[in-house]
Amino acid sequence: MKQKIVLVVDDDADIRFALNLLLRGEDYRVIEADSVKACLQLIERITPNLILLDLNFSQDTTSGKEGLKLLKQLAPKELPVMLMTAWANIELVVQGLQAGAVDFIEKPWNKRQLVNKISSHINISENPSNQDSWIAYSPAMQQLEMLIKQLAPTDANLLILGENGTGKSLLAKRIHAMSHRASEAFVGINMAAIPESLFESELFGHIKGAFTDAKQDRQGAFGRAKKGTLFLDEIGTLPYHLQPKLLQVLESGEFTPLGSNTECFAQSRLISATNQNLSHAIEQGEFRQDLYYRLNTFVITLPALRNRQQDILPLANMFIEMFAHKYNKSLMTMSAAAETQLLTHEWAGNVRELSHVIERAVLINSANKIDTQQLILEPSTRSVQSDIPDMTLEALEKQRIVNALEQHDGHLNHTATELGISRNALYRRLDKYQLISEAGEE
Ligand SMILES: Nc1ncnc2c1ncn2[C@@H]1O[C@H](COP(=O)(O)OP(=O)(O)OP(=O)(O)O)[C@@H](O)[C@H]1O
Repeated sequence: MKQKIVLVVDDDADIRFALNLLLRGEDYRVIEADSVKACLQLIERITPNLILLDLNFSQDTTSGKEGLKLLKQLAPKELPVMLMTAWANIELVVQGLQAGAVDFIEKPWNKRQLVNKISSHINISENPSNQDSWIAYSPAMQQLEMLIKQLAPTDANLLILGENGTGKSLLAKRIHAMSHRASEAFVGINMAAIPESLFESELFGHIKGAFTDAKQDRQGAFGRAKKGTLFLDEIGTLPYHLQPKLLQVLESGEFTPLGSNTECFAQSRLISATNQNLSHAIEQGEFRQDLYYRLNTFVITLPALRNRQQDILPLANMFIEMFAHKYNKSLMTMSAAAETQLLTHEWAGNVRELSHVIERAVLINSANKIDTQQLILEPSTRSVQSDIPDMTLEALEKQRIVNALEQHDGHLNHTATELGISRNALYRRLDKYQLISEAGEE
C-alpha cells in the first residue's frame, strides 16, 4: 500500500523531530515545514494526506493568528488539517475548527491518541461516503431526496443552490458517492479561495517553468479529478473575465495545463454550488449566461434550515454524538428548554451554525444534559417576525415603529430608512401614536 504522507508544520525543530520519529515508526512518510511560507511552497509540489499544524508560532505566540491565516489559505485544498496547541486555548481551537480544521491535539500529546486521530482522519477524508450522515426528515428534504436519487447516477452537470451552510458541499460528496464514479476521485475546490492569478493553474495545472514560481509540473483540479467528480464551490465568485476559460473547457471537453502544448480530456462530472442568485448576477452583467446554461443541466435547491423544522433536533443530536466522540466526552442529551430554543431560532447560518452551536455546547458542558446556558445563539437579524400576532393594523404599525426605534436607539433617520418611509412620514406617525418621547434627539 502506498505510504501516507503527513506534513508537520511547526517552527520548533525539536517538535518536528519528535513527530517525525513517532510517525515514521507508524509507517507514515513525514515531511516538515518550519514556517507558513515553507508549508505553502511544499503543498504546491506534494499533496499530503494530512497536515499537522501548530497554531502557536513563536512570532505570535498568544493569538495564533498566523496559524489561523494559514488554515484559511489551505481551505481550497480540502486537505484534513489537525491543529496542535501548546496549551488549552479553547477560543483559539474553536476558531481553528470553524476555519476548517478537522480536529486538535494538545502539546504534549499522548502518542497513541495522536496516531489514532491521524489514521482516522486520513480514512474519513479518503472516503466521502463515510462522512457525517445525511439528515433529511423534513418534507422539503424528502422531496429533494427523490430528485437526488434520480440525478446522482446520471452524468448531468448539477448546480446546487442554497444559503450558506445548508449542506451544499456535503450534498455534492453524497451525490458523488451515489454515482457510478464513486470509486474515482472527488475533487472539491472553493472558487472564492483561489487568487485570480492562480485560477488557471489551480483548475488546469501547469508545467515546470510556465511562470516564475512554477518550479515543478503540477496537476490542476480537472487533472486530479480524472473520471471522478469535480466540485466547484462558490462558483458565483468566479470573476467575469475568467468565466470564458471555464466555459471553453466545458464546451470542448478539453483543457491545457499552463505552459503546455498538449490538450487533456476533461472526463470528470461537474457539480457546482453557489449561495448567490445567479439569475440576478446575469441581469447585472456579472455572470455569463452561456456558462450558467452549461453548469445547470439540473438545479437542486437546498432549503434553509428554518424551513426544515423536522430536521433541527435530529441534526442537533447527530452533532452531539459526533462532537462528544471527537472530544472524548460522554454522550449528552438536551433539556426540553434547550430543544425549544433550537426549534425557534432563526438559523441564518443554517446547518453549519447549528453544528457550531452544538460543538461549543459540548465543549463547555460538564454535565450530561445540555441546557439553554450552554447554547450561545446569534441574536435574530430579522426585523419582522413571520408569526404576526392578531392585532389591528394600527396597533401592528405602532409596534413595528417602537421596535425599529429601539433597534436604532431613537435615531430618526435610521428608523425611517429601516421602515422604508421618509423622515416626515415617520414624524407624523410618531405624533399620531404619541411616541415623540421615545425618539431620541439627533
Ligand atoms: N442534511 C445534513 N445532514 C447532516 N449534516 C449536514 C447536513 N447538511 C449540512 N450538514 C453539515 O453542516 C455543515 C455545513 O455543510 P456544508 O459545508 O456542506 O454547507 P454549504 O452549503 O456547502 O456551506 P457554504 O455555502 O458556506 O459553502 C457541515 O458540517 C455538514 O456536514
